Amino acid sequence: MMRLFRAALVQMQVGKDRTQNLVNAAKLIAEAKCDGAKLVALPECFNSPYGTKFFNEYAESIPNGPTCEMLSKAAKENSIYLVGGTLPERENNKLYNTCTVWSPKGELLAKYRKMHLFDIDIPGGITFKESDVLQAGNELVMFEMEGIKVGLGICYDMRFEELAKLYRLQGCEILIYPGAFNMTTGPIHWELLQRGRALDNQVFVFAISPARNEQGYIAWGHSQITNPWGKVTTQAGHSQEIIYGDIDLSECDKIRQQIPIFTQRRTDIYDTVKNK
Ligand SMILES: O=C(O)CCC(=O)C(=O)O
Repeated sequence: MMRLFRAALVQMQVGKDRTQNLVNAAKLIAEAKCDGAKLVALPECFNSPYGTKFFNEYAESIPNGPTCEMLSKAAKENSIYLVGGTLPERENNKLYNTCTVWSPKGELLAKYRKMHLFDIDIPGGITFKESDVLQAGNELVMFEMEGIKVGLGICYDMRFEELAKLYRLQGCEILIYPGAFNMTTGPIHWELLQRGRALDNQVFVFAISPARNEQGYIAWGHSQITNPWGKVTTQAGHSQEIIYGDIDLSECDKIRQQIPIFTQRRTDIYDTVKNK
C-alpha cells in the first residue's frame, strides 16, 4: 500500500477560450509529472469562466466531450492519478458542476457532482446563485489510489463538516476540493475551513483554485495543502503556479493514534449519519 507520494495542485489561469484552457491544463499536468507528481489536481471550472451565465455554453457530457478527452489522455500519457477539477456537465438537459477523476490508464475512476450549491448573498460583497441553473448532486463519491481512500467535494461543499465527517467515517485519509473562492469570503474563510476539515477529521485536505483573473468572477487563489494536524504545509499565491506536497500518510496514523477522537465520539448522544 502506497503511504508516500507527491501531489501537485495546479493553480492555472482560466479564460474564456476553452481550447486554450485545455492546452494550458495539459501543459501544466505534464510539468507536474516531470516534477515527480503521482497525483495531479486541477481547479474548479478549469475549462470555462466561473459564472451562472457560462455554464450552459460550456457544458459537456461526461465522458464524451473534449474536456474529458483531454483529461483521459493526460492521465494516461503521464501515468498519473488526475483529479480533473470541475466542468459544467450536461445530462438529460440538466446541468451540474462535476469533478471527474482519471486513473493512470486514462480510465474514469469517479465522478462527483457538487452537492451543496453556492447560493449566498452578502450585500456589498458577493451574491451568487448556482441553483438558478445547476442541479445538486446527491451522492458522496470516493476513489481509491493504491489503497488510499480519497473523498471528493467542490468548493462550497467544504463549508459542510458533515460531508467531510462521512468521508472520514468511510475511511478517507485525503479530501480534495477543487474550489474558486472570491475576494469577500476568500481572505477570511478559505484557509480556516480547510484547516477545520483537516483537523476535525484527521485527514489531508487539498484545495485547488484557479489563478486570480482581472475581470468577471475574481478567484481568491491560494491553493492549499493542509495536513491532518490542521497545519497549512503549502499555500500558493494568487498567480498561475503549481504547488507540490510530499504527502506522508503516516501523519494520519499518528494523529489518529495520539489524539483518538474518533473512538471517543459520544455516538450514544450524537452522530453524523448518511440518510441515503
Ligand atoms: O463558500 C464560498 O464562500 C465560496 C464558494 C464558491 O465559490 C463555490 O462554491 O464555487
